[in-house]
Amino acid sequence: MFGAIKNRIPRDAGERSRGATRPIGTADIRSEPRELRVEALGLRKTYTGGAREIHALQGVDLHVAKGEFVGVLGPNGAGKTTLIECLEGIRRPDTGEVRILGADTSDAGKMKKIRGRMGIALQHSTLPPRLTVREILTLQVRLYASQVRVDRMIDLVGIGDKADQRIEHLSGGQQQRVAVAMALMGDPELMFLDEPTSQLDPHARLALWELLYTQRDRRDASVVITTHQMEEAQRICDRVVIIDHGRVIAEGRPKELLRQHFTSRRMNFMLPIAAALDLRALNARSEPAGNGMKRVSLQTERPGATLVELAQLYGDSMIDLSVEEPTLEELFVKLTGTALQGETA
Ligand SMILES: Nc1ncnc2c1ncn2[C@@H]1O[C@H](COP(=O)(O)OP(=O)(O)OP(=O)(O)O)[C@@H](O)[C@H]1O
Repeated sequence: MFGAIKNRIPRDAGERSRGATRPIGTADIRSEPRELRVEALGLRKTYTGGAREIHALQGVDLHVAKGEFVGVLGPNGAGKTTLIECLEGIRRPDTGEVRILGADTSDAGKMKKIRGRMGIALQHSTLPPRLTVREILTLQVRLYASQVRVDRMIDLVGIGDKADQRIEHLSGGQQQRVAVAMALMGDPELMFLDEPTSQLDPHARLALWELLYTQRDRRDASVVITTHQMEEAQRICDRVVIIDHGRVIAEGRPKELLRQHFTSRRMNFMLPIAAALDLRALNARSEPAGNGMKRVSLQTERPGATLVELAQLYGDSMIDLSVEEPTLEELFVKLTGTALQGETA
């Protein structure tokens, strides 16, 4: 696991967000009072050379403010890696502009100047297999002329016992931690992390988010991550940008997005089989649940009022009441008609 860090992750990070939900646009950028660390407009990228052209990005706009934690979500092949690589400046879009930390990513001179202020963890680890963890991070410290201590960082990412192991002898998850450590070595103001938790166990994931929150709080760092893990993003990101087939299909704070798209809530509870129930009036369905009980499920636009009504009708006999909150996963299905697990064609 990552080093011991106090658990501070809020149940819904969007609650304490400094992020906004308005869509990007040139006018918005100009009138935006907060410092923008990432400004991308009209990004298009088409891969050619194979049997067919692949339109990986089809006009994506994205902005990230100082201190904001933004999650780029979408299914396999949606264009997340292409997008984050364009934002990092390591891939050129066919059209569109990207500015990070005020530098145009097509300007090599300006990019060189800001390199030390950003940290990148690529999706597919390209770490030199024969170097040890300590050697790689020491190299990184020199490159960034950083004050961060190598041993402390190795401990923070929870691989203190692997410091003198070669990369080739580490598991996928351990290599992922080294990649994150490399991104943090320069004490960055802006971090790009492509699927940083895909090979981590739940405990290590939590510790990684803690580490990123610490960096955010200490440096007002902005963080851009890509992930398939909608549930995780819902909890940890100030703002999510959901992409599909190279287009942004939804953007905003998780809670606000869900509020906008889902006006009703599902309520579930159990009643004795014998209890009279007007299914149509309640917009409910029921099924036997064993032990003389039936499971009732209903959809309501007014959960508070419905709860009062139910308490009046069945107060004595109703048990196991729960109200389901909608999820980003459900939002994705609603917007695209497909489950997130499916590949983008
Ligand atoms: N170098 C490349 N050459 C040709 N096609 C590519 C290249 N890189 C990506 N693609 C294609 O572009 C599309 C978007 O790929 P990308 O890796 O950006 O998606 P992704 O959302 O990051 O997917 P995943 O979640 O699987 O990592 C996919 O159809 C992919 O096959």
